[in-house]
Amino acid sequence: MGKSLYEKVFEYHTIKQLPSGLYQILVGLHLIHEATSPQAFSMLQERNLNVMFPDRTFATVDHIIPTSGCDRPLSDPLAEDMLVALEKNTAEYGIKFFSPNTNQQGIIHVIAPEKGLTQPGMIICCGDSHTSTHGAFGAIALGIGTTQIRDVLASQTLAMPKLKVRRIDVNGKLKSGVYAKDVILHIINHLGAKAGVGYAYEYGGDLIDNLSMDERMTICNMSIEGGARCGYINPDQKTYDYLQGREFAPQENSWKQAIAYWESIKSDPDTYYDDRVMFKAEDIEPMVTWGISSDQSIGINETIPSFSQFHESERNLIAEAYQYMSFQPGASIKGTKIDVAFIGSCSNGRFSDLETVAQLLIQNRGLKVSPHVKALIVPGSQQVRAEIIKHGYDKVFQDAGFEFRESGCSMCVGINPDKLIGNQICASSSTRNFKGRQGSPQGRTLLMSPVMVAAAAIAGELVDARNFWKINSITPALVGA
Ligand SMILES: CC(C)[C@H](C(=O)O)[C@@H](O)C(=O)O
Ligand code: SF4
Repeated sequence: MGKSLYEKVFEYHTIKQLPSGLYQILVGLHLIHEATSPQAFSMLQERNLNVMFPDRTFATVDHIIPTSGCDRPLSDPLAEDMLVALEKNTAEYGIKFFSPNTNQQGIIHVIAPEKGLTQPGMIICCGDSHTSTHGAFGAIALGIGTTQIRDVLASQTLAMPKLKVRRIDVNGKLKSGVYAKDVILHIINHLGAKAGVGYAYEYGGDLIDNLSMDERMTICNMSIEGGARCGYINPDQKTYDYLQGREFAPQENSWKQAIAYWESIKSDPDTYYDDRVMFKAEDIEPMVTWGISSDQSIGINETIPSFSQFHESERNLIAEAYQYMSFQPGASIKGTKIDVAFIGSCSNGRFSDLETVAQLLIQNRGLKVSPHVKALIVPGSQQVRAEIIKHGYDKVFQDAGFEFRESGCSMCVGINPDKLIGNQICASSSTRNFKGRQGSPQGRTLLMSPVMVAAAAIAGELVDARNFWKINSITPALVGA
């Protein structure tokens, strides 16, 4: 029996099995941000420990940063403290910090691939659950907690159990107007938000092979929302083409050697998987979450599911979801009035996501954000922002009534000034629809693709984006091309 990429990479990086039964794993790349690292550094200092490999550790500020400009001190004193701590810690230990002044800042999961830091066959860690994004490159990318950040800073190693591997195949062609975000929401809806516990998800099949790197990142990004510890896609020529020439990617002399390693860690054709599931791309519709968990989603033309459709064990959460969202079972999701529209996040804040929306707005010139909707477009990094401006798309967004902001996590998470108010409903391209996620304890989040968010922003309510744009020549193949 052959081995999966997960098994090979895990074995290459295992130092030893610990008495606890866990394995001590060597970490190749450690990413840090302001929200989860300050306490880890304090723990390091209490023990008088040093950072073992500062040149394998990279930092940015993303969660707390205001997207209307970064005047210091930040108006929120807690946010300012976090930023000061990150500045101090990175300076003291000699860690590279992509601060807003460098024009290289952004959401950590957007900038690391952009800079070629994320590479196949690596163990990548970050004190952030959406670290799974980096799996798109064939890396084993793990979100870790604060004590583990301390461990990785001090020893460049991590203690973890060996995971099972579930192979998820998606074959066929997506219908026009269906995107990577819909694919992953569909997968999570079918398998459940907790189905991945104890698993690494390996995505494959011809649909996945045909996706761009940006789209693959959207898929892997949400693995954690399906309960998986990480998600990955075997590297291929597309992966190598994306990486070649990027600042931290292997350069000329070592490039060939790197490719040989990357090819060697791919899952073998006769790999044994602990579980296998298959999906047909043609079955996937533009998806919208209607509840408070990532698996509570439906196709845009479907109705809110009734109580009886769920297993008894799920019914408490379902009742809670109806109540929190004020949705009635049997009601149509289409036509739901929205107050806010948010396009961005590490799930869908990359250049191709924003470009797709810009292209639709250009083709459908004259359409404007509905007067009762506040609509934000937030690039995932300063580099994405610069690219958007270079193409003149910032003007396109602004002319259509969208606010085009500075990069950051923004409204994906309510710990910066971009927050919902009261029980506002937000059409959002972000990662989570938990209660209170977007900064208001009663705020309501409906997750969907950026194209669906843009259509909702203009219509003022949820629509099937496929029939909304008068001219729609954007096909999934163009996204990220
Ligand atoms: C703040 C951080 C720890 C958190 C995470 O772990 O994912 C955030 O990024 C999120 O998306 O909820
Ligand atoms: S964009 Fe959202 S999901 Fe991604 S790291 Fe920031 S808060 Fe977490």
